[in-house]
Amino acid sequence: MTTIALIGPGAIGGTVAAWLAQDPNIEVTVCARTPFTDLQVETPQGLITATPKIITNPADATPVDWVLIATKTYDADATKPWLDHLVADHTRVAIIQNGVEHERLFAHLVPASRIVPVIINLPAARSAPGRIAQHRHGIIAVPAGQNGEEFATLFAKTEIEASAHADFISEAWLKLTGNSIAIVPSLTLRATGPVWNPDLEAIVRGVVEECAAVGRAEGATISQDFVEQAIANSRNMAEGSSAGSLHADRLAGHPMEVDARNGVIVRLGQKHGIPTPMNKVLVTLLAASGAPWIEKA
Ligand SMILES: NC(=O)C1=CN([C@@H]2O[C@H](COP(=O)(O)OP(=O)(O)OC[C@H]3O[C@@H](n4cnc5c(N)ncnc54)[C@H](OP(=O)(O)O)[C@@H]3O)[C@@H](O)[C@H]2O)C=CC1
Ligand SMILES: CC(C)(CO)C(=O)C(=O)O
Repeated sequence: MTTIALIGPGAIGGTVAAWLAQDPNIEVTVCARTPFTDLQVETPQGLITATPKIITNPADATPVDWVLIATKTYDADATKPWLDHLVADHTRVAIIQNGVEHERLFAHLVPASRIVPVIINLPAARSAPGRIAQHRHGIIAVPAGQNGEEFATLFAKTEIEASAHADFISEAWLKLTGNSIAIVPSLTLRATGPVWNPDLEAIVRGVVEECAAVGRAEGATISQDFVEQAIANSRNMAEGSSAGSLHADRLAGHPMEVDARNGVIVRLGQKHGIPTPMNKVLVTLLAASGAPWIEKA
């Protein structure tokens, strides 16, 4: 029996916990901030339900084989009380979050050799604690190597496609490049498609091209075709559609992961001497909009 503790059973964490709980060889414990009784996830394959052990007090947690963290990036430090009880010498910690700084955000909490950064492509939204809609087939990317490959095998009996990649840095930056555009509709509160014009395209292009340039400087392979497709996706964003979790958080009045998704482009751009004026301007304007703001990632 493999023991897993999932910290942060929101849209992503709840979906992952529910899928893993379908495997009789995996014992899932959910570490929640807000109590709830069970998981119900509407997936592309239909409704899945799970009744894992759900705890809200870190003192009730005991060491496990795997800790999976699916909080927002700005809640990284809030996981420490859980990690203090869940992590033993054999425990590995998978960080299922957007962005490219999984190791940096958790370096002071978990030994680097135990961390598995996880990139997940799985649009999901939570309507209430334990109640989630998974909008599309889930794909997970992790780094090649024993920890990554063993993490991927956890999903063998789920509908989530998990694989290890020798070029994980490109996987992470390709995701961030596609995600980077969401700051535009998050700022305007309008889908980009219906209001598309050359000036808006120039802004979107600036955001994406800056992200790709910084990603390439960080060692990622990002083709111009990928950049053009990301821009085309923004051009085709239909009225009323979602640009993903950053946009959803803005619409819901929740704090946003702006630093992990766009601020990081500015910070790492400075490291490489790459100008990132468009990301800088949009991050500044979003901060000035009065939306709930958390400075750190
Ligand atoms: N939603 C999506 O479509 C996608 C999201 N992602 C990424 O996945 C990550 C998670 O996002 P998402 O699932 O949407 O976020 P949610 O806000 O839906 O879920 C975050 C969860 O973490 C919980 N949490 C926060 N702090 C603690 C704590 N100290 N102890 C226990 N639980 C805690 C929250 O608790 P509470 O219930 O009390 O709020 C919430 O349940 C983000 O990095 C996001 O960018 C990646 C791909 C797609
Ligand atoms: C775009 C999406 C939904 C893809 O998984 C995403 O990563 C996010 O919005 O957080």
